[in-house]
Amino acid sequence: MKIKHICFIINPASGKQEAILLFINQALDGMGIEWDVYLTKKDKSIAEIARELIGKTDLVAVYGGDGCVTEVAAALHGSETPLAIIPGGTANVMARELGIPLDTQAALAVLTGKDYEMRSIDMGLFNDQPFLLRVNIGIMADMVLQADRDLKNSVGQLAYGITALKTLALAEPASYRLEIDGKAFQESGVSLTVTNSGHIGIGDFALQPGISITDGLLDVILMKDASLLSVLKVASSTLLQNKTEALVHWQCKRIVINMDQTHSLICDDRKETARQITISVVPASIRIMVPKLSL
Ligand SMILES: Nc1ncnc2c1ncn2[C@@H]1O[C@H](COP(=O)(O)OP(=O)(O)OP(=O)(O)O)[C@@H](O)[C@H]1O
Repeated sequence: MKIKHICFIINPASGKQEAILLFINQALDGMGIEWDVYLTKKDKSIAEIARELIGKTDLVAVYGGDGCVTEVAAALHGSETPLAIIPGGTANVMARELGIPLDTQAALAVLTGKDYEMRSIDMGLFNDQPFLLRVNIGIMADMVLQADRDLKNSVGQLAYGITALKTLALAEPASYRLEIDGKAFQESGVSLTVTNSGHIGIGDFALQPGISITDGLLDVILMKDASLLSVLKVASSTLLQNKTEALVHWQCKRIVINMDQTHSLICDDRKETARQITISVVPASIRIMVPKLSL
């Protein structure tokens, strides 16, 4: 399908500082593509605007970090209106996952070129709310919760490393009653992640090998303890992309998590609190524009 109209949703405060409107204007000049721009606002959801765009444009293109991308994806979930990602954030996990160029002008060139395809990507439901990337409980959630905007603006991705060191030092295991595709498990751990996407936003590294955003499955990863040895094992398995006994890894379509008390957690970029959660996968529930052969 020829793209004739694009709606850009731009976070003017995201990680990169560059002349995005100039880049868009240059990329689309003479291409016969009409375009409109919507700006995000601090602490205000863009979901309603994104939902109103369904069926009214050929493509919704988000320039921002994973916070904006996941919010717009959740709004478009289940529709035929495709999403494009122009990575403008700090970690850009989703762009890395999908092989979308991290350079802004190169990502815009995907929109205007011929070498793209619309890939159908899985999403998850967290207690019926759609999410794109993952749900984190425990130290991974604390790390994201503490890496605030000011820290990310001043030191970029190092913000996550700094807060990781702080949260590891304070890590206490929690107990989890899990029901994974109907099978019961009693576990304890310092971090529980239910993920749709493998990438962690650092280079091309994935959390664990074998995680796919198009396999119709969620990956559940439990880190049992935060001892120095376990942390080193996890770091080395991420670097070498092999399995480690420091992590327990399941794949499933649905998981119910029961906790002894209410916990803070992160679902994509949203902060939540919960004691019982049901998470399920919705296979092929959003179409994303990607460079050909990127998955
Ligand atoms: N106009 C704005 N001014 C200030 N902050 C904004 C504005 N629009 C959105 N935000 C804030 O930006 C955050 C989302 O940022 P986004 O995910 O795009 O980038 P990021 O944080 O750099 O990326 P990453 O998640 O990859 O680290 C939200 O906290 C939102 O409130």
